[in-house]
Amino acid sequence: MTVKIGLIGAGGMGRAHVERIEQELAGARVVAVADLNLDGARAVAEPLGAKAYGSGAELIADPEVDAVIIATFGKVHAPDVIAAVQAGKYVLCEKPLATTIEDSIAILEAEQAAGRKLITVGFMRRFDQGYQEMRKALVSGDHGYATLVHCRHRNPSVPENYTTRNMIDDTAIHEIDVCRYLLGEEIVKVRIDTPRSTSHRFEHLADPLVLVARTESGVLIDDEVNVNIGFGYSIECELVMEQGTIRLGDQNKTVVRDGAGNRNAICGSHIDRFHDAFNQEFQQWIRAVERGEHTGSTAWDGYAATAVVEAALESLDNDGREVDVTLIEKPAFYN
Ligand SMILES: NC(=O)C1=CN([C@@H]2O[C@H](COP(=O)(O)OP(=O)(O)OC[C@H]3O[C@@H](n4cnc5c(N)ncnc54)[C@H](O)[C@@H]3O)[C@@H](O)[C@H]2O)C=CC1
Ligand SMILES: O=C1[C@@H](O)[C@H](O)[C@@H](O)[C@H](O)[C@H]1O
Repeated sequence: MTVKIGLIGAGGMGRAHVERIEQELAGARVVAVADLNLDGARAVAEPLGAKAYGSGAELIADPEVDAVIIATFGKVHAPDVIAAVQAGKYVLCEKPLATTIEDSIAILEAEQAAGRKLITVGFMRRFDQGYQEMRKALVSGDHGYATLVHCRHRNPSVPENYTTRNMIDDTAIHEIDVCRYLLGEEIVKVRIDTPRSTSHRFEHLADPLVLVARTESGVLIDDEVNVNIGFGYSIECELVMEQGTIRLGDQNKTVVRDGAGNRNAICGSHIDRFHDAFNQEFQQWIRAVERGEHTGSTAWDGYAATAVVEAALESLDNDGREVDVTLIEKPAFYN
């Protein structure tokens, strides 16, 4: 079977996902593209011989579309996710699942009403080999349990319309999810520390900042979010265990050794750094859709991440005071 995919949102990520489906992955083709900017949808659809729509609703209603990818802005994800689920279609929604608790809960309710897990959230780091090996090493128990997680999320630069809030809801949300994935538990408290800002930033940004979180069992997570670091796209993670540490490996597999020393190249963007993870995420999703099964992170993961983001934003608005993360009771559906 070839899974017939509809893409909503023909921007940077949407186009990158079309390219991987058409050129690198097996088992699917893109049959429809929707964007509020209809010309943008046409530009992506026409070379594929796909249909173009001006809204997600039209695309979801197209009977030829088996499954939906949503790559629009986070704050407009919810209506399309809910419509796809109500139409009984699998949906892979880019992070964040939603930007408010209310929207996230409406999504959880719609999926439970549909009676089966149809939603995957685009937390692609769960498919990165390095993070997967870290999790395996942690779960083995060989080094005892984790006490601390040190994370660094460094981007070369950001555009002027990117805000300090985006450092949390757009950027740190990846560590929020991947720490939940690694540790297998919820984050219960969070605060935002704001050190001296870099001069290499737009004036309105508090860059860098540090998100400090605590999990149910007391593991302390610190995440340095530093979005004008200049030299490249650099993601680091270290689990401090009772007896040893487990560290995410270097991004590149080749080391150059010469008169200048030992070095490896630094990636330039998330597309580059997580190329293999994105491909794994989408290939496994396509195979799962074929089998009629769910894969990857669930709508609950999307909701829990949004709840931590909301508490972190409250901390940011309140001089960095620690804020409790309050979750609804987890429905048995998501166990
Ligand atoms: N997993 C990752 O590492 C990354 C994920 N993302 C996520 O991907 C999503 C898209 O981001 P980008 O592609 O960078 O944004 P973008 O701005 O390049 O593209 C968004 C597109 O969605 C369209 N759009 C907006 N609202 C719409 C609606 N209601 N219906 C139909 N089309 C609509 C816009 O016209 C635009 O073409 C976001 O959720 C973002 O957080 C973005 C970058 C990396
Ligand atoms: O999701 C992403 C972007 O939206 C975000 O703006 C970047 O900071 C992240 O590194 C990238 O993975």
